[in-house]
Amino acid sequence: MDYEPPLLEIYKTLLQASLDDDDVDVGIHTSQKPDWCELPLIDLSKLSLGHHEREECMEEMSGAAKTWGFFQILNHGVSQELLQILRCEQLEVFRTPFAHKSSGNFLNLPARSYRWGNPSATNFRQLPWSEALHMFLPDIARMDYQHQSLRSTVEAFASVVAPLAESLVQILAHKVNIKFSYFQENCSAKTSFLRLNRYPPCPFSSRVFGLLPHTDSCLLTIVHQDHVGGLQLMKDGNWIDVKPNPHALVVNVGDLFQALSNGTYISAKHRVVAAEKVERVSVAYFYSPRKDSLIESHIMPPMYRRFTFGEYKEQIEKDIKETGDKVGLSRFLL
Ligand SMILES: O=C(O)CCC(=O)C(=O)O
Ligand SMILES: [Fe+2]
Repeated sequence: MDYEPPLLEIYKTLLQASLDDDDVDVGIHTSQKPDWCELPLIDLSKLSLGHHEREECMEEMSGAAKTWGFFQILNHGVSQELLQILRCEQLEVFRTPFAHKSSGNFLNLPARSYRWGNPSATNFRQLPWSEALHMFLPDIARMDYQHQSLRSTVEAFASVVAPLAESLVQILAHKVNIKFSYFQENCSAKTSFLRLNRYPPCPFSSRVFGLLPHTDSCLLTIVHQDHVGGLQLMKDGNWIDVKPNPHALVVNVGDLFQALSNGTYISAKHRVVAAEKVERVSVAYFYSPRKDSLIESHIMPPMYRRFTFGEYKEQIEKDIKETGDKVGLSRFLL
């Protein structure tokens, strides 16, 4: 299969180099959780009903952002048909030979749009069993003509998900007294990006992750995962499965919204567990500000020192290089 990235080879090399006991199962798979752990499922159609329903829906959203950092939404405006077509397009584009995908200008997108594994992994447990295509929204239009149907599908998805993210942010901001004008001034179609993820079947699914535990470095993320499942989030110290719901989109708070809300909203850790026999795809939209945007909470006393998004990204890169870990917001605690 010439389209698979050489994850197996890298895994073997890292395994040989590793001093760890290679037979240790790192406890990636958690047992089934009881029903009360179900992630909040919020019906956005309530927003266009009466005042009471609208208020209730907004309250559910901010409640979930405070206690989970995650929630699912229904009646979000992205059609089932579009999500299905996108899944097929995604599967197809990742079937391109690896040599071509990794050539540097795949699809006529900027270099580093196609990513796989982890170039700085020193241990097989730091090797995410996945590949991805990152696209800033204006780059979608650059996609070459051979991939016209992928381009129009991704464009259609972006055109619905971008205003959806804005309206969710508007509600969450309102609930913690952050002016929506902040987001209007600092975020645009040029600053947010999409990621198409693919997780190949993984013969070592108890030892490596599809995607390593992380928090998102943006303001807000909207994800659609397919029927395979594997997304897990951290709640009160436990990993909880986000059961796939074909009708729902998953929304999570990013680091920057945690900082802006002075820790009221939680940027929860999450990860993807790899599946042994089947491939999985997901699409994520990261609502992000400009690099020079100032991230500062007006809630007193502030937990974090003010910083720019650019500064945050630089710090993350530095920490990853030096410690192998993103570290993230705790670096900016006062
Ligand atoms: O694949 C998923 O379900 C989650 C993806 C994710 O967390 C990310 O791309 O940051
Ligand atoms: Fe994520």
